[in-house]
Formats: sequence, structure tokens, C-alpha cells
Amino acid sequence: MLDDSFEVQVDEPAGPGVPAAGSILYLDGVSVSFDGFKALNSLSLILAPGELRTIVGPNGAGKTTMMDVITGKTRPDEGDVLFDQKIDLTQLDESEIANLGIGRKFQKPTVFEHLSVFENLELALKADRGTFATLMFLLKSEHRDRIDATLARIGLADKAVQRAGSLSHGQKQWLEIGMLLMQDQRLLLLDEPVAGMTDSETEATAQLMLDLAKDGTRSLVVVEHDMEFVRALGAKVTVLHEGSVLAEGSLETIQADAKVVEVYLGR
Ligand SMILES: Nc1ncnc2c1ncn2[C@@H]1O[C@H](COP(=O)(O)OP(=O)(O)OP(=O)(O)O)[C@@H](O)[C@H]1O
Repeated sequence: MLDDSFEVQVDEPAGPGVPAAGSILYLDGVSVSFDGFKALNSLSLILAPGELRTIVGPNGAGKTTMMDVITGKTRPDEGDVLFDQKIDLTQLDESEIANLGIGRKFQKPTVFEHLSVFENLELALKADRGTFATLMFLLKSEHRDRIDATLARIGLADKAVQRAGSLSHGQKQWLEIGMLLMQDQRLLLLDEPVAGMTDSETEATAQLMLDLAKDGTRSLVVVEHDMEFVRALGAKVTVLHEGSVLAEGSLETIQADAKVVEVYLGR
């Protein structure tokens, strides 16, 4: 069954500097070269507000470089990168982009191992504020409620007082996603969230992604190699190859695409 996100209609790129109506993320003609090698080659991609999108592609296709461009880690040589239709991300640095509400999760979990699960989420909530506000921060009941709601959402309600370092790999990944949720991100970029997870953790992560997408308040971009997980998400899939979009559509559509089959079998 296809996800509701398929119903979202967003205009195609209308040309350089003309963002699609209603897009949360708009990439058009984005190129990045490393010593003459084009890691991204005129990449165009549009994401609707509230959309869940899966990105797949063989090693070296440009998935990480695309995330680096969106988060300001890498500057494109050319092309448009717009957030919320009008904010030019190529003019901002990484912290300014993070402050806009664009959160990124790398493949390996990075939680504060010596702190409890609850304290990790508390810290993420504080990190959203200025230094003075952080010093003055008191754990008000509304904050506690938010942390509790996030704990329930990421399936760690019964692990609140447990040291984060003692969690399983999958639970650490969920905690880190919870930390992003504490910061009210509008766009979440997740790099291979189920790598190294057990089958049941992978299934639970798919449910978590679908639950997060259901809100309609944030968009999610999930880079993933695990096709069972991609299938479970039921979202629109973008296939990257040699730095540009090779195909886009439902998993069934792209798996039936001769170009996609050739790229994967030719690896
Ligand atoms: N800093 C860099 N300097 C030189 N080449 C780079 C750099 N970063 C990426 N590349 C090259 O750009 C291409 C795209 O890399 P990228 O990491 O974006 O691909 P990917 O799709 O994320 O691959 P994977 O699935 O292996 O993570 C690769 O050929 C890579 O070697």
C-alpha cells in the first residue's frame, strides 16, 4: 500500500531560482566536484512539507554529498538549494541551517553514553536554547511531559533512568532520533537508520518513521540500502546514480525500471 505522501502534489522545478510551490526542500541543478570528479551532477529534487522520502542508490551515488549540501557541510559549485521555498541554504553555515530546524542523523548513533536516556533528551531540549536560557533552565512540568511523550514515541519509556551506554544499538538509534524530536525539527535527514539493527528493531524503526511522518509537521529524508525497510516505509523512492536522479516513484515502479536494474546488477 502506498503512503499518503504519494498524494502530495508539488510542482516540478520551474527553472533556476524558481522554487516549486509548497516545497519544504528544493534542489535544482546542484553540482559538487571534488578534484574534477562530479559527486553531484545537476541534481534536482523536491520534497513536500510533511513528506517521507526514501533515497537509495549504489555506493558513491552521491547520497552523503547531497545530505552534506543540504546541511551546509559542503558548498555546491552550482545550483539552487532552498528551504521552505525562500531560504537559500547555500548562503548559510551549518549552525544557521540547524537552527532553521533541519536535523541530521548520521549512521552511527551518537548519544551521551554516561547519561541516562531521560538526561539525553533533557540535554537535547536545552541545546535548543541560548546559553543564558540553558543556565536558567529548570525542568518545568511541560518539558517533563514533552520528554515523557518522546520516550513513549521512541519506545524507551521503560528505559528512562537507564544509562544510554547500556542500550542496544537499535535503542541508541531511537534515542538519537528522540533527541532530534526534542528540537522541533521541520526536516529530518536520516542516514541508514537501520544499518546493524536486528529484524525486529528494523520493523520498529519503520513504524517509528511512519508515526513521525503521520504528524504532517515535519518532512523526513531517509537514505537506506535495506530494501525490506524501504518497502515497509511505502514512501516515494528517489534513486541516485552518479550524482543525479536516475528514477523516482514507488518501490514497485523503480524496481521495474530497466535503468535501475542495470545500475544495481552492474555493481
Ligand atoms: N571529500 C571528498 N573528496 C573527494 N571525493 C569525494 C569526497 N566526498 C565524496 N567523494 C566522492 O564522491 C562520490 C559520492 O560520494 P558519496 O559519499 O556522496 O556517495 P554515497 O552515495 O553516500 O555512497 P555510500 O552509499 O557508499 O555512502 C564518491 O565517488 C566519493 O568517493
